[in-house]
Amino acid sequence: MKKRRKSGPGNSSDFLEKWIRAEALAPGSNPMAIKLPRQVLVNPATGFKPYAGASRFDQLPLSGKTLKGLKEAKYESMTEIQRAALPHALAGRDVLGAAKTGSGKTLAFLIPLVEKLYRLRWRSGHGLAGIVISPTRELAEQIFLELGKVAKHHRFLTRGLLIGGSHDVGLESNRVGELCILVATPGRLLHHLHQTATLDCTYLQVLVLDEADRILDSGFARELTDILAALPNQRQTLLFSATQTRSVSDLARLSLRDPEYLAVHSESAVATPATLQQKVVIVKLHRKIETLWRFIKTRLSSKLLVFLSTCTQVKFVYGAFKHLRPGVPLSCLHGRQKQGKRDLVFSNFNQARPSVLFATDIAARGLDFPAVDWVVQVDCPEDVETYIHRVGRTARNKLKGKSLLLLDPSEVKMIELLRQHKIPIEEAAEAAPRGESCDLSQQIGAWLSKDPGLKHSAQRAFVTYVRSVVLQRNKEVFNVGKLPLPEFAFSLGLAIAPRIRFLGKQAASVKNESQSLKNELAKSSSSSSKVAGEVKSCAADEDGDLFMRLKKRGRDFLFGVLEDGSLFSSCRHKKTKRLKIDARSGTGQRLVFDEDGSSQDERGGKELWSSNARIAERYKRLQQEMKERDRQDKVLERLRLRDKRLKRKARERKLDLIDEDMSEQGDDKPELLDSLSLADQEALALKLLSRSNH
Ligand SMILES: Nc1ncnc2c1ncn2[C@@H]1O[C@H](COP(=O)(O)OP(=O)(O)OP(=O)(O)O)[C@@H](O)[C@H]1O
Repeated sequence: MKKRRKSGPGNSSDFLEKWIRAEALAPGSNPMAIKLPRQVLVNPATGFKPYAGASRFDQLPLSGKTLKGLKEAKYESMTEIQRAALPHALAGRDVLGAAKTGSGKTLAFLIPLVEKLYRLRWRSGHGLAGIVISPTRELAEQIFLELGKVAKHHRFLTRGLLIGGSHDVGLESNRVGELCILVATPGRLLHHLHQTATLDCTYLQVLVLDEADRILDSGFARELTDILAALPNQRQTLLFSATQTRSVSDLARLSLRDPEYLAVHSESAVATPATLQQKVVIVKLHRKIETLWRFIKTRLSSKLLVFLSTCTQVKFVYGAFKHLRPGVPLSCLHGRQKQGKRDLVFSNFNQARPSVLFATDIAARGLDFPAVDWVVQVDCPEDVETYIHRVGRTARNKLKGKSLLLLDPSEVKMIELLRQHKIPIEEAAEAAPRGESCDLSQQIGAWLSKDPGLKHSAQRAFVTYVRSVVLQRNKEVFNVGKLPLPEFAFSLGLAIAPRIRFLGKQAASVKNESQSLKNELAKSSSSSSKVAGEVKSCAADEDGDLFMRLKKRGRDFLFGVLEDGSLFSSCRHKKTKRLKIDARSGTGQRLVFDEDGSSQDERGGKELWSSNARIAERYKRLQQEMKERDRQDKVLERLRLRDKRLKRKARERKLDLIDEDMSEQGDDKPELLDSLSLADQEALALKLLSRSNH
């Protein structure tokens, strides 16, 4: 027969409660300043062992169930923030905890939450006792998983995850009233607070805000105010973040009671993990995509997390790079994806290696992706806090990691700001290849002409990026007027920058960009197609399509740009002759990154092209030539179809005019009718007939 395990005195809730009270350290004192011996002896004055200054979980007044869960998850020694926060939080005090990214803040709030409910003998049906709020769904899921480890053996502490997306709200509503602990995003929590009658928060014991500064900022202001209005003031509140708020108004909203401010790394000389190497490279906006591409290509065995500022940019760069096949698995994570997809990407990236994940700032905070080698910030972060959280996805829990920030020359002020905030960022060698063509934009342009979805995504990426810059608060760093927008559009494979209405003018109309575009086209044509020829003509037609003609050795090259911004190029041969391609000449400057993330011009270095590479390059170029011809046919077909469409529309307009005319003049036959062909007259008759039937 299975023996029932007796719960010893160290396991019982009463015993723990007495132990905590008897050995509670004075408010405001720092547990880190206390050194406990390895073998802690019972304090004769209290009859309990001191726990302030403990370095291992088993030295704390914790239940056997929690200790078992921690041991199974291989958590034995505490991190600094856990050593600092747990003695105060276990004693029931409000805590405002700040510690570097990846330093173990999650356990610093989950353990006191679970233990408090254990000591209160909380059960399902007693009402909701603990709420953990997280700013993003993925982070909420991660916290929920971590809670599962800590509370694994507390079978009475029922818990649930409330996040937007795929989960069934109706099903949640049926069950939410039975739960003791909820991990939630603000919006979904508020939904249930308003809509679910069985959700009773009257006896809430602990409220936790993870990434507290984010939840307290203006983005969640309305939700948080409404949530707080539904919760009792008598509760323990725990706030944690790597970049903590101390704003009096923020804290007043939360009705904190004598909170303990625990900033364990405030004395540290650097604000980011000591194991993190940080580089910044100044590269013009329109060279960023190419720089990123080359960076990825030279890091094919690494795990990379790449940040861009908008969903559409993430979608576009992911889509374009997927077509171009860098040779490493790619994925993307952004707020417009369905929750199921987001979950899949998140869990795949956790396991995948090598891998590249393109993401917006929804992945910037809290997510604990294992062993990310590089965090690359293609777009400048909106502020220093965002930078700290983004780079914090690597170099976690004392592991090594590297980060690379790409800044347009107009954004260099950011380096100063970062250094002022104790961020040791080193400037790497000049990265922008000067005055050279960007083959990549041509290749992307080729895909845009084949894939209308990708083209639309490129246009949206351009517009949303510009809008995000315009909306930035720090105008010293973000100045849309200084950005090379037409060139940026070109780097996305678009030949014409889409209209940006919110700038109050057509930022890159055909007229004002034709010169720079002409230069870009001339550059790209001379480098990639080996036509160092003269630009014969460059003209825009009334539809906004732009054409440029180049001539070299009897061959006509036509470059064109359709009104929607897509680019095409074609080559007409006057006489058939074998195509000779010199694989080595005319290639653009290549940017090579060494292990440290420094870059160097490949031409300045040793010869890297083996003969195999030359052959591969030759085939690639031949393939491109064939694709160009194919594209030319497609363009001609498109123009033909457009002509047909225009003619049809003109005819329909004519029919409508006659139709209106006839309704105004009664049965008198208008003169215009005489000019119609028999087929058109039949069409008109049918139209009138169908109307009279209605
Ligand atoms: N005591 C511990 N012993 C061993 N590993 C730990 C311990 N505490 C936390 N960890 C591990 O450290 C990693 C980072 O922890 P966590 O996600 O809590 O960091 P964080 O400080 O919340 O980071 P961020 O500021 O990015 O949100 C996790 O993988 C976690 O499992």
